[in-house]
Amino acid sequence: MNRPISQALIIFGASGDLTKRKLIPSLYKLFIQKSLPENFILIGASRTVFTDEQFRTKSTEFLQEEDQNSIEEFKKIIHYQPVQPDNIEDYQKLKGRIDTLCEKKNIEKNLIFYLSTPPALYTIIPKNLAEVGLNKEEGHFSRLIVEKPFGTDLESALKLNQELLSNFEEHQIYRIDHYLGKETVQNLLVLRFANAIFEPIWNRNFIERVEITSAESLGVEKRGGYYDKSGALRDMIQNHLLQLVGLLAMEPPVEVEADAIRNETLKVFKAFAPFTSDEQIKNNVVRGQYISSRIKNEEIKGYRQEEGVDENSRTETFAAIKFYINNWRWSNVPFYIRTGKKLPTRVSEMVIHFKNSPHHLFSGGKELPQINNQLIIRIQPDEGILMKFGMKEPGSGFVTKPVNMNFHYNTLSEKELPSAYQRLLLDCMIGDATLYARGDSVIEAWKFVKPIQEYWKKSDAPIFGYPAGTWGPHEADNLIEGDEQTWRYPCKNLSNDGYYCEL
Ligand SMILES: NC(=O)C1=CN([C@@H]2O[C@H](COP(=O)(O)OP(=O)(O)OC[C@H]3O[C@@H](n4cnc5c(N)ncnc54)[C@H](OP(=O)(O)O)[C@@H]3O)[C@@H](O)[C@H]2O)C=CC1
Ligand SMILES: O=C1O[C@H](COP(=O)(O)O)[C@@H](O)[C@H](O)[C@H]1O
Repeated sequence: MNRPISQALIIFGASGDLTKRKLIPSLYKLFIQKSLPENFILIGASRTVFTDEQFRTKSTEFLQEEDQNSIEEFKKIIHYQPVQPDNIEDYQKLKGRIDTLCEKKNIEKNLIFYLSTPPALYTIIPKNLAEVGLNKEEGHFSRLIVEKPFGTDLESALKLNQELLSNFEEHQIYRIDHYLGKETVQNLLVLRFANAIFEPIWNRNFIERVEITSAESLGVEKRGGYYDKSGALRDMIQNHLLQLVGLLAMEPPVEVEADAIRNETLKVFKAFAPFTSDEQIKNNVVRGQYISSRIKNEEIKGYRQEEGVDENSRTETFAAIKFYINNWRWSNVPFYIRTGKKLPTRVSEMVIHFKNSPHHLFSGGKELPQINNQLIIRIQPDEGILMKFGMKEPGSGFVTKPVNMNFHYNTLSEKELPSAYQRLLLDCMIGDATLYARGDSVIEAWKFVKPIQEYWKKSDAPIFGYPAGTWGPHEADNLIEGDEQTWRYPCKNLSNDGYYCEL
């Protein structure tokens, strides 16, 4: 692949956690793979005063394990400029610094500004960049990457969108959703649209239900303060999980191009059947919060005992939703999505449950459970695709048994899978917004979760406790229609699927 053209990346919030843990390590990987532009600089910007050298040392702390010579080379592209977000003079100085460095290092003035700050600064920084003319440069590009969360509800997201659009144009704005940068998520497009066998059965005639799980074994760790104001619905569902639904359910795009794909996912969001009453929400949406438990003789804290969390908190650490997509392809196919913290393992996967065969040929007249074909797209860990189907057990008669056809992504290539941030940073550098969320789809996703947010504010809206290390409240199991049906529990299939239970 060609390297991106010459440019500078300016990271606001550069002294923070995301820069150190995700952005710098991803840029380093791109650097050693020679994927960064040949003429490239990185400028860190935040309030703390650092010299270039101090910032180089601090920001590369996470790279200790890596080759020291490469790190020294990498450090040469790193610079730092202190900026108070609300001080316009600091933006003039930043502009001057960009000019000087670009001239000295022969860098084209193509600029990417990465907002890795607390969200309260997502409007003031772009406004001040525009004020000093850094939002456009004749003959060059100026792009803005906006981190999550994109608003906290429909109204704040609309406002943020409007404010961003008054300083930058939509094509300049890259709203990051790191789930879209995950390899297996992108592979979903290839699976669906490069293989002629799937598309004919990818609809209500053959699919009984769709299930998407994103489970985490970790709790809120050091982010209790942030998480307690957010909860699973905002933190994971409104963005990551609904974006996955968009890719899984969309119509074939006419080409692999950002707007061609994002136009199709938008249509899916617009077709979500809205919740129109509290009763509907109560019956189709379950929220839970982990409570203390004992696992292998170890006492596990409950959510309300976590640092930064209100001791009477009603914030959900688990959420599961059953909903429908009102369009020709998906009419009457239930979609089930769930996510939670302190579940038994870390796994994200999409499960397509196909309908049973119309005639029970091998049941010998008995009422035997049918083989339910499943296609499982594993996003993480052990990225891959698993197909479950029925086979005959050896011996007399026709005794059927579910078996697996299991493809592991790591067998495809010797290459290490790029991290989501690596992929997304590089995409922005080449101007490809396909894997970034577009403003209109973010707004549609907020519209869908809005009635749930409002219902949960009511004091009688239920929240169920679940012991840390279990699969969430039992009430979530009751969402799935059909007596014999449950969510897929990867841990139960330890030997078949190779998942490891961490708790
Ligand atoms: N950390 C993570 O794993 C993830 C983070 N995100 C998102 O990325 C963004 C950055 O996250 P993270 O690095 O954790 O954030 P931090 O809280 O670490 O903040 C980043 C930097 O912003 C500056 N800052 C903090 N508060 C203020 C303030 N009130 N006014 C001006 N500057 C301030 C600080 O630098 P200084 O004091 O030097 O100005 C700080 O180092 C957030 O929006 C977060 O939601 C998204 C996914 C994961
Ligand atoms: O955006 C977020 O995602 C992480 C989970 O990401 P993953 O790539 O590890 O699956 C989640 O822990 C965090 O709360 C949320 O803000």
